[in-house]
Amino acid sequence: MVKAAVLGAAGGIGQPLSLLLKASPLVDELALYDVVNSPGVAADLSHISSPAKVTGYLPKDHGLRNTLEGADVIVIPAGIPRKPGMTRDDLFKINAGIVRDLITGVAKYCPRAFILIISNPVNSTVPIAAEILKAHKVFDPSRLFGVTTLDVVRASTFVAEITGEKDSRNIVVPVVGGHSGDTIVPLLSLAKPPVSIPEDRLAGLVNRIQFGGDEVVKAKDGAGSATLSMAFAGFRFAEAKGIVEPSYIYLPDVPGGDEIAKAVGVDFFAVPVELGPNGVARATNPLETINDDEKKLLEVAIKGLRTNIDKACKMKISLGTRPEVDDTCLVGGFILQRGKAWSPIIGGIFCVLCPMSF
Ligand SMILES: NC(=O)c1ccc[n+]([C@@H]2O[C@H](COP(=O)([O-])OP(=O)(O)OC[C@H]3O[C@@H](n4cnc5c(N)ncnc54)[C@H](O)[C@@H]3O)[C@@H](O)[C@H]2O)c1
Ligand SMILES: O=C(O)C[C@H](O)C(=O)O
Repeated sequence: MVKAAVLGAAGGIGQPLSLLLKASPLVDELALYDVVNSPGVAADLSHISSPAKVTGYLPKDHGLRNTLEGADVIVIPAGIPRKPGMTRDDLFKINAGIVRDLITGVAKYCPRAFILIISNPVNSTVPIAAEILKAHKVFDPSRLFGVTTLDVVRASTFVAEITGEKDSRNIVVPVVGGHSGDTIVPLLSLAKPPVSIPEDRLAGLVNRIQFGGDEVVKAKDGAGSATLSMAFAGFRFAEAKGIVEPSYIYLPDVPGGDEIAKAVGVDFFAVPVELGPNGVARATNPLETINDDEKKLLEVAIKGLRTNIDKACKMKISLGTRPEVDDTCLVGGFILQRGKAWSPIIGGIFCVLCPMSF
């Protein structure tokens, strides 16, 4: 029996992601949580003729606890998206608090679940999650993932547009680093099968992969950021077998990770990860054979990542952790969380579900 939970299930990503999970034969139970409309989304999905039993919860009546108890996989796309002119880092102030509070719930109610964080800025929200889990003494780095799959999907798509490959799924480009602008490092030299990009198009291609999110934000013109492609990224994972996919993880304590962490000088970093029934089976190191241009991209990425990770750790200290997260209210369109004590979520979901079904 596999229970999946989506936190932020009524949103632009949450809804298509929940649809894909409901359609997946790997899911037996699907719990949807949001501060608005999750019972409605659950009722809608529950009419689909697939086996998964769907429930929807709001914060009232211990909704978060009911969502999380017994969950094996938690996908978190809760939080605000960008508008034109914003960076992902501009989302930090609001989304850091949302992720912190939801992860506090995960730590209390389902500490052994796989946690897939989509909420931006991923470079910072994942370290925040790790800190919260550590504070509750339940941190398992092989079970916490920042979802960077969309970068991998974009890399395949954009490369195929140049090479003329009809089916972009046939092109696999490892994308490492983080998930924002120049912290995203596509390793085109390691594409499988090898690809030949004309010299005069290379810089433009790298830039498009790094800033693909901005392309969608601009086109949506104030109505949010990528949602459907994010859900597609998860679905592609669902169909993958023998999974090795990049994900943003805490490296030092996973097999193969310590050496990479030492080489890059940051603890959180996206690398191709072998996934097994217990999460990260091995972090693989593609950096030894990269070319000089990619080494330069990597240097820039590491600088940016260091700033994002440091900010997350400092913010955690000033925000602190909250033991109770069920009591939530909506104020002025933003979410304010109200607790008993202020002591201080398609892309990747399936990559965790698949190995669980082995
Ligand atoms: N990792 C990636 O590749 C990637 C890709 C696209 C978007 N994103 C990020 O995903 C997040 C969501 O994007 P979206 O387009 O779905 O936004 P959205 O505004 O459409 O949906 C977000 C949902 O989260 C809910 N929410 C807010 N606070 C909550 C809380 N405390 N508990 C539960 N639910 C809560 C909202 O009610 C809303 O339904 C954004 O931060 C966006 O930047 C990440
Ligand atoms: O660009 C964004 O803000 C959303 C997401 O991170 C993306 O890469 O599309």
